[in-house]
Amino acid sequence: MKPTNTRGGRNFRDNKFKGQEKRGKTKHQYQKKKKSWQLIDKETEKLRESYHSIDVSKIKQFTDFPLSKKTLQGLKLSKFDRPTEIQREAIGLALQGNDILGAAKTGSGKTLAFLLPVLECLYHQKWSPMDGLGALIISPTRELAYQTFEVLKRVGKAHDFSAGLVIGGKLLKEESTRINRTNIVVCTPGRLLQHMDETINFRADSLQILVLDEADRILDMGFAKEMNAIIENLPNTRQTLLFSATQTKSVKDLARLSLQDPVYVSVHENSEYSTPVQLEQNYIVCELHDKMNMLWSFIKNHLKSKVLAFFTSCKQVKYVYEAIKRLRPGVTILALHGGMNQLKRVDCYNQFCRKKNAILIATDIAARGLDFPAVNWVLQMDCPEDANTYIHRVGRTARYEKDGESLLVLLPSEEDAMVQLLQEKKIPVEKIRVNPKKFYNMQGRMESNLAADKELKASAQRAFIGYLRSVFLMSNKKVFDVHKLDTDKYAGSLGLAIPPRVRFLKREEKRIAERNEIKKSKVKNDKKLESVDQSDDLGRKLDNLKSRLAPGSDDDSEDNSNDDESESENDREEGQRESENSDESENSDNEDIDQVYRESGNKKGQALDFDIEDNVEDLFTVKRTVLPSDSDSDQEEVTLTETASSLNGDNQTLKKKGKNQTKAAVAKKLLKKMVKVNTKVVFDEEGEMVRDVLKKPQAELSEGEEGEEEEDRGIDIGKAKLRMRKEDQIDKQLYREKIKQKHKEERIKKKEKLRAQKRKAEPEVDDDEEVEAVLDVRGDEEDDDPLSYIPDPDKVYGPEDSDTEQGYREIANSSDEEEYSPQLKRRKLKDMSPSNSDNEDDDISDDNASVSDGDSDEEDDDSSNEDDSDNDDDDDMDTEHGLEVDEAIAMKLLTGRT
Ligand SMILES: Nc1ncnc2c1ncn2[C@@H]1O[C@H](COP(=O)(O)OP(=O)(O)OP(=O)(O)O)[C@@H](O)[C@H]1O
Repeated sequence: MKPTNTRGGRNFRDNKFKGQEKRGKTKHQYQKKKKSWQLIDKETEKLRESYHSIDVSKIKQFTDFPLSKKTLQGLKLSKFDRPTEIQREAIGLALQGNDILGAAKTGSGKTLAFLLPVLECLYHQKWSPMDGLGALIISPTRELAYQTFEVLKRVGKAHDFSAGLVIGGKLLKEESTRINRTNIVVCTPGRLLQHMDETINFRADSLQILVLDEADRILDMGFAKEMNAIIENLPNTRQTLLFSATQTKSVKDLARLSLQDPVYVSVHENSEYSTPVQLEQNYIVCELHDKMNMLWSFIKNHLKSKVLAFFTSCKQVKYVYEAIKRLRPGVTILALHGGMNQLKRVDCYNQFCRKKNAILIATDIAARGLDFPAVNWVLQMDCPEDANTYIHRVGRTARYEKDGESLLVLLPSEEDAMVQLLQEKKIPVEKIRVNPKKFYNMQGRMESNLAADKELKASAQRAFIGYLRSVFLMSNKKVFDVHKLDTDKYAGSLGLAIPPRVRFLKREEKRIAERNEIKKSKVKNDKKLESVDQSDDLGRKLDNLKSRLAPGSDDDSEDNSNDDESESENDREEGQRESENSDESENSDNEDIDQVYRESGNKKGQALDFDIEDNVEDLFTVKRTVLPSDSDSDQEEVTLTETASSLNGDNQTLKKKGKNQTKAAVAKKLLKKMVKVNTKVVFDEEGEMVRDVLKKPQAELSEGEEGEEEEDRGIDIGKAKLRMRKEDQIDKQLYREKIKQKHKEERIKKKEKLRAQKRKAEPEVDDDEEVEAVLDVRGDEEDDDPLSYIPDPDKVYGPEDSDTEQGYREIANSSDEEEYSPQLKRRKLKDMSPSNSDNEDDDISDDNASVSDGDSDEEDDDSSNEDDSDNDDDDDMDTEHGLEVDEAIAMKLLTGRT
């Protein structure tokens, strides 16, 4: 198997441009090729003869199938020896040329069941790059297409076909030059259709075999438009293979594909369960506001596992990923959703494949077909749309003879209906309870993270709306009822102190109610329609909307030409949830038409200030920051729009109902509410927070710089207090250490005195022994020193002068206010130093000088050298009183001085 650009390109050029002198060589090559074709003819003839005598019961190895040597070679290289059940059943039938509807449990090897017939089909036709497109494999997501392409490359390695991966997120132009020479195209529907529409030389009329992987998904409403258009471009004479763990049998769907007497191959139809037997499935019931804590507790209890956690919407995945990552759970966190660019998606996919322990937070784009190795757990944080989605999600674990576990998190309002759905689908799922001892609450931490990071807060708000909208849009209202959700508590659980306004809900409800009314009185409605036609303005708006809704409209083609990167294209292409944007926009547009009708009915002949664009926007855009008014004007609301949330921004559009507000007034309000403004957080490609290179981290700032920085962005009292408290702790530690040191020295001196007295009494004692004894005592003391972990004060503040100790005593007696002012303390210390100079910088340089001049006697005498417990100064200070008496005297002296 060769990528299109190399093999195909070379052959094409060889034939066209080679000079006269090379013709002989070309002829020779042709004869060689002819010979090999004759050999292939013989081989294929023999193989074809044995197709009709395939006995499935006798097939134990792949070699038992009448497969070409090249295919068997590829299988051997990929270490596939024995076919799985679906492969045994389906391959023979497909080789015989049947259309197949293949159904088998997740992870049972359906990919090879269609790839081998594809390779054999083209091999038997002696397909070459010059023949163009021979096989088309369509997958619902880019990741699945990528994965299938990788398997194809491995098992088709010995073949000479050209193959190409045609998915969004790559350069269309580059693909266009190669696609016409590609024999096997693995693609997603949106991108394929784009080539069919825009690539001039792309032809599919000689297609031999079409494969729809995850057929039910590809044929459902999400891809209906693309698939109908694609199928129109394909010849009817092709062979068609459809595979899925939840195979569609819908006659309507299959009629669109014009299948010819399809054979239904369902190897697990009669099995007791529709999910793998080695999969252990449980569910818990959990309140919506406990979900984040649930996830956190799960992660903390499964740090050594590979976990795939599903959420409903992209926005939730984005937020949960960011929020969890910042809490540093102690395991790799990854995210996969349709809003990511292609490179990141592939990178995330590969990373999760490689990792032994990791948590992948994903939308349903990871639900189907993906073969991540050795996933231990599938966690469904949000209830799946239906039982089929459940089957595909849990199918990411317990694949091909491996074990796995799954946990479904249900809300009390979802439990009964969902469990019933699962039972009907033969899914064995057991209810379990959370162990309260292992349930951790991290809401407070999330709240403080959100308070410190405006972007994270905005992300939480989007996640909040995203979830509610997805629940609202679910078709099964028995399971999903948005009105049963406690949205305030849910917002709190995401770390949001103020729940964002959910305006779309009210508006949608209103619209639905109004639409129902309209349906009731059909005659009245017709009159409204007439009046719509009469209104020029409305007519224009209607035309606009209609043209946007019409398939193949300008807007559509614009989307398509946008190199598959537009969100709606992404969303159509990805899993069910993520196709919502396009579906939603269609819905919303329909709603808008309804509303235009309604408005026209209500305000006959009047000019309407109803703005369609605005309305569409409103439904899908969350106003980021909604600040409730303060106590004196409870009825008023200040809304900062997304672009205007920064008080420094020039484009501020601060709105206040009633009267205009000055910036100062708004700023005051924000300060009152402790809202932090103007904090810019930049993230790198990996999603890591990047420190502003121009700003030093707090620890590196000198006093002056710190002040400057605070001046720049206003005083952050909270931070300042925290910093002061930290410094105060260091001061206290240093003081304690000094006292400890003093006590130690006191004890040593006492012991020495005792020994000296003993020596006088017993002069024959050996001197060496005495020194040893002293050393022993000191060694023990040092080992037991409980403060040995305390940082070297010289490293924290720089070396201190000899009066430091006195300074600390004074600080110990100072007022509370002084206690919280380490800078003040330090200044006092310096003032009290005999070597004090007016210039602080001089002090610093003096200190440095004494450090560098390590050999000087002066330094030896320096009492700040704390390692030197035997220094002379201390001896001088010995008053021969007890320590407590000494301290009392010192205190008296100090108090007298101040
Ligand atoms: N004959 C085989 N021998 C050994 N391993 C196999 C064989 N066939 C498939 N596998 C392995 O089984 C795993 C699942 O295969 P595959 O992805 O084709 O399953 P699937 O049925 O398509 O699953 P899903 O329904 O989730 O898409 C893969 O890791 C694949 O390498």
